[in-house]
Amino acid sequence: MAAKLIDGKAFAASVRERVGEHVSRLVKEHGIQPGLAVVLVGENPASEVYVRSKGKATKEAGMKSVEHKLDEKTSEADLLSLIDELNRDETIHGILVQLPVPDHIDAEKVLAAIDPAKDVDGFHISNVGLLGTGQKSMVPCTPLGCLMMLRDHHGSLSGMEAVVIGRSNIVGKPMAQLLLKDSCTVTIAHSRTKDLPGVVRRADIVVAAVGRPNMVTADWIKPGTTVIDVGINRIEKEGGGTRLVGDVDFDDVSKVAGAITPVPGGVGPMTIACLLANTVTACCRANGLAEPEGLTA
Ligand SMILES: Nc1nc2c(c(=O)[nH]1)N[C@@H](CN(C=O)c1ccc(C(=O)N[C@@H](CCC(=O)O)C(=O)O)cc1)CN2
Repeated sequence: MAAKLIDGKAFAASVRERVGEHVSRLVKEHGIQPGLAVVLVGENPASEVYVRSKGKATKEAGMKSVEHKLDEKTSEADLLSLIDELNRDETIHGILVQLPVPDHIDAEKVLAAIDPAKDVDGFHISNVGLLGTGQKSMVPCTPLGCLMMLRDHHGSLSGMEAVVIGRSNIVGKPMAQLLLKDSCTVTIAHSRTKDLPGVVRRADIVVAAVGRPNMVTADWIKPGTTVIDVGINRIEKEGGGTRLVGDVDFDDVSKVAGAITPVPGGVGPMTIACLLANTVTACCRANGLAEPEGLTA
């Protein structure tokens, strides 16, 4: 393997430690404890695991953690009234509704109901607009985690050619905006892009976020490129059982890339670490205090 491994698990642990230190200072010096409320509707097993991990990590960082687990059949109106209650709760600085929500609930409407200042997922249209115009906003956790790893690896990203594969609202588009803000030349590629491998081969930085197992292979990658794999795909193992793989064929691409994130243990752990970072940022902003350095975009 030629590529350097970017260890997201270790990096996430260091982010969580820095968040914890900032929380201690907020409590000691200002008597303020950041609070995060996570809302889960229904019984999606993967979502239940993520919500449990978020609650545990929030408490470990010294923050207040509130979990609302609502029945699968909860009405949209009841969910909206819970969000309204959380918007008005002064002990809560961050609100997150775990996605996906059941089909009878309009996710867009729910996200629009969250106070943008408490929108630690960065999915509210106000935050999308602020990020898109290069202004201070709440930034979606997964792209923020990717950006932190890229800055840590490269220092400045200025002038680098970046290709983001995938155009989702929660990863692809905000990732492209963040790279642009750091002065990369950015291409958003997707399933209809002509000569996708050729486009990806131009990149110094590749962020793969398409949800197609092992799609990116070594012949798509310019030697020395940094490859960030956002994909989390569960596939059948030969001989039974399942395993997680990314959108990048790790073993193949590792032979040519300069640096690469693994799956699991890459971007995933950074998502939760950045949620904690965003909660502290939201708490500082709400109280007119200095934001934690190195934990925002
Ligand atoms: N409201 C939100 N909903 C969802 C988000 C989000 O950011 N906000 N993202 C995903 C799920 N997610 C967090 O919510 C998440 C996914 C994966 C991981 C992670 O650490 N993955 C591990 C592997 C885990 C495993 O073994 O299954 C890894 O990559 O190492 C953390 C958080 C959708 N919903």
